[in-house]
Amino acid sequence: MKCSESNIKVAIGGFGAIGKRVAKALDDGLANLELTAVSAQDRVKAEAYMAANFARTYPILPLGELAEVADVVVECCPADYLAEVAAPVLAHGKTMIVISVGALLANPQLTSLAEQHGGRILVPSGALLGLDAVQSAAVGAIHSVDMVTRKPPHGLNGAPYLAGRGIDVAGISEPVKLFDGSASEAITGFPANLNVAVALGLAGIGPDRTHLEIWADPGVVRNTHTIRVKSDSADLTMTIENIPSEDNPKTGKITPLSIIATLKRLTAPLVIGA
Ligand SMILES: NC(=O)C1=CN([C@@H]2O[C@H](COP(=O)(O)OP(=O)(O)OC[C@H]3O[C@@H](n4cnc5c(N)ncnc54)[C@H](O)[C@@H]3O)[C@@H](O)[C@H]2O)C=CC1
Ligand SMILES: O=C([O-])CC(=O)C(=O)O
Repeated sequence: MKCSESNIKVAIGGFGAIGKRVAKALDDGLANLELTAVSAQDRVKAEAYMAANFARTYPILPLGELAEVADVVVECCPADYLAEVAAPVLAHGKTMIVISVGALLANPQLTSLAEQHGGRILVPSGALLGLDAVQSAAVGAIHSVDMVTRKPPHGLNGAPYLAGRGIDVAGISEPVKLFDGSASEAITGFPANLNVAVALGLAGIGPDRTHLEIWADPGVVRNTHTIRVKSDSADLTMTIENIPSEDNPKTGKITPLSIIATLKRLTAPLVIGA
């Protein structure tokens, strides 16, 4: 794509299902945005992937160095690394796009850093829907937010909540309710599976007051989230059924697309949504 001094420089922290898709969109060309670097755990694999799939290759830097080469850094790595990538970006007053949004709850210092230095944290809708309407309703009074999540049993593999309780959902033949509680409790037990519940909480009445049920359901092939909101301006009922991405079946295909849409909003002359 055309590079110029006025382009917004974008770096991507994490080169998995989400990072590769976002990088590909930037490599193909997004108006006034320029990819300057990526972070990857396996440099050799990442270089081979870029050589085979991209028009250009890009520098591969450690997470903590992305802030030096970008105005906007997109986090799409495991949640444990959020602070490593985000702190230098925010300390330089730059913009962080955060997809492991659940990890913001364990890292409140990041929001403080953004406040102190004029940085910004943008949280895309990710694998969820309706965050625009929930934020609008939250300007008035929201009475309740409830979400029911159904996932194919294999989509919950590796969740500490299951391992800690010795729960094995691999062979179930009927839906099983695994969790009933708040979004903030859920993210500690399902850190790679329920970022969406925290995003909903932050958009609305907070993760502590956002009620969530999680079901392992052998009858679904898509991660399915149904949200019900009651408020003094509107009642909302919304469902999303996410097609799993090929690279990581836990991650809905729409997730990187929501990041690309967020990047486009940075420079678009016409911006839709609250
Ligand atoms: N907000 C939302 O709606 C959603 C959020 N997510 C979250 O997004 C994040 C990324 O998801 P995916 O791309 O599907 O995961 P993934 O596992 O496919 O990719 C993560 C990549 O980060 C790399 N990585 C690990 N440690 C690293 C390090 N120290 N430096 C550089 N790279 C490193 C891994 O090698 C891997 O390639 C996860 O935290 C996931 O839970 C996923 C789906 C929806
Ligand atoms: O794809 C989904 O259903 C949601 C997800 O993984 C997450 O929130 O981390």
